[in-house]
Amino acid sequence: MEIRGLAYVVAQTDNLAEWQEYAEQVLGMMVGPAPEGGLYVKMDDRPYRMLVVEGSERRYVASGWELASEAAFQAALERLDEVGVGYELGDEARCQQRGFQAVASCQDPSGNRHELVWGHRSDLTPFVSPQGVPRFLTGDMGLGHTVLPAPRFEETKRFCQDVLGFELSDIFNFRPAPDAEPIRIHFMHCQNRRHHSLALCEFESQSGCVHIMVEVDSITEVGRAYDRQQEHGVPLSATLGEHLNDRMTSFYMKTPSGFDLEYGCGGLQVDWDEHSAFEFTRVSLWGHDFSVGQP
Ligand SMILES: Cc1ccc(O)c(O)c1CC[C@@H]1C(=O)CC[C@]2(C)C(=O)CC[C@@H]12
Ligand SMILES: [Fe+2]
Repeated sequence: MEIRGLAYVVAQTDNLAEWQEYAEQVLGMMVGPAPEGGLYVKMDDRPYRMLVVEGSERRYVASGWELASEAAFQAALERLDEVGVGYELGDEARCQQRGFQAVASCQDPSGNRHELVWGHRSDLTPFVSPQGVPRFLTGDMGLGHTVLPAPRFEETKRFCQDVLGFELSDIFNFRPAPDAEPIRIHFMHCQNRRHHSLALCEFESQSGCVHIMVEVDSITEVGRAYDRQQEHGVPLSATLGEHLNDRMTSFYMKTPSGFDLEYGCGGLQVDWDEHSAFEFTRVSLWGHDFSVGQP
């Protein structure tokens, strides 16, 4: 499958006004109404990169993966048929809300919802941040990355690689304590230079997502976002730090949908012909104290 990048994510909340304030005041993104209800959260010249819909539970709903063409989309559906994975084609209202020519929705073996889409619709309204964020790094690299729970790790990893076509970037065997059983976290890329667009974690997550990551173009903007997080009393999940594998300098905070958001800069842009997958043994070169987010 020729996935070009993470086109969008869908989140759910029982309080859209709270998400709007978080997106505008803390993330520095633009917010407007979505067709068929919900909020479009805009971070580049596309109409939206995060869709927030209303519902009783606060949770992550789906990841939107972009195929380059109608032919690539059809080939993707044929692949799903071939391996016997069921999917649902979006109706007119769904395509309208997602803003794509076609949407096919399926689930991986851990129950994460993946939407395959092609042909986004855009009037190229420029991104003008309410907080003066110059830009988010999106474009060919997609909106950022998403880290999903995969308690059925083996099958889910196989699904993401053999069906969705992701390739392994590198591996981390996380040990919560020195003598604890390692928890697998596998980082995967698709057809762009972002180090990973998807990572799978071998544990459950109440909200349906471990975190999503968005990237800005300077440490100044990460620092300014950190100030806004402090000012608005948003719960911090990890302190500032620099990851070993993708060299992202970032901090983590809660979103109103219960999963975390990593706000970073400086992520590697990889030439995959030059890359060799490896296992790394430390979360970060410095910082990223996740204990601040523990109850
Ligand atoms: C290890 C790593 C490298 C690059 C990333 O962009 C990235 O998000 C991570 C993984 C962070 C990972 C997490 O998100 C959930 C909490 C985890 C499992 C930890 O407690 C340590 C590593 C954490
Ligand atoms: Fe991350």
